[in-house]
Amino acid sequence: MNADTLPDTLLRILADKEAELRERAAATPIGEMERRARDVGRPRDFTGALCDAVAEGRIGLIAEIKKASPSGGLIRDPFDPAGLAQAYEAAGAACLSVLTDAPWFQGSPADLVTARSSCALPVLRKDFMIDPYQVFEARAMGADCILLILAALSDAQARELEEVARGLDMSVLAEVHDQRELDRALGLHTRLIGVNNRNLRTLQTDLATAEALVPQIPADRIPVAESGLRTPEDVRRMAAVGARCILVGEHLLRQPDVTEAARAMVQAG
Ligand SMILES: O=P(O)(O)OC[C@@H](O)[C@@H](O)c1c[nH]c2ccccc12
Repeated sequence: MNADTLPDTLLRILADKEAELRERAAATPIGEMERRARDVGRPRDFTGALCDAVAEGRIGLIAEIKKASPSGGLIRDPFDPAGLAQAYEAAGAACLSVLTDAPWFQGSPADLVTARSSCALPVLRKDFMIDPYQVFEARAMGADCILLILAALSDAQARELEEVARGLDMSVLAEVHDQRELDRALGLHTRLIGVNNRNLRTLQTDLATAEALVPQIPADRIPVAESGLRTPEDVRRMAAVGARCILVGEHLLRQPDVTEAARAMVQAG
């Protein structure tokens, strides 16, 4: 990627990721991490769970578990990944997304392990993937899907990371912000194309981003509208342009009754 054109926050996050990666790989070499990834059992079907929800006429909700974020500050305290996983499952969410990044989102691999073992839902490791090591690490901690942020990756990197995930039978969510990134994402195998409504430079969300890009996604792919969704009306706006799968975090996490809030979104479509 051309570092000159990357938004500042993303650049700083990626620099921290490089350092974290070096540290982790020194503690557990990649060969050992790959062995753990292959030993952990079969992943849950993340893409299938979204397809099933949509086929049954529901919204395919990927419900997010995160304690904090650069744009939202501290979002939920006390933070209980097991309780949240169960609340989301009870609400009819199709999948979970769990932040594992520590410096910027106060997440950890332990949050993913705890959340996944507390429910039967497939889980996305929400982190900044730049190296195959992290894909093995994701599977070893139980993740069923990884996120590829096209803005942070070259085409060669994205292809390499996708190949590793496919070799482990994991799903891949390719995330885009504009037409150029969408065109690049369509060069990948994955059917899951996430359109992030959050502008990486301003950190503001605008549902118009998904409204413009989702109609450009071919019918053999599965569009996922990400970020900034707060109301059932927002969900209907996304469904109206063709995104019946959504990724929602902050709004749900700020509610006292998480199950009730998540159910309202699942049933909005
Ligand atoms: O909390 P929100 O606005 O509902 O957004 C959820 C999710 O889309 C957001 O957390 C996200 C989308 N892409 C990311 C990449 C990295 C970290 C976080 C994200």
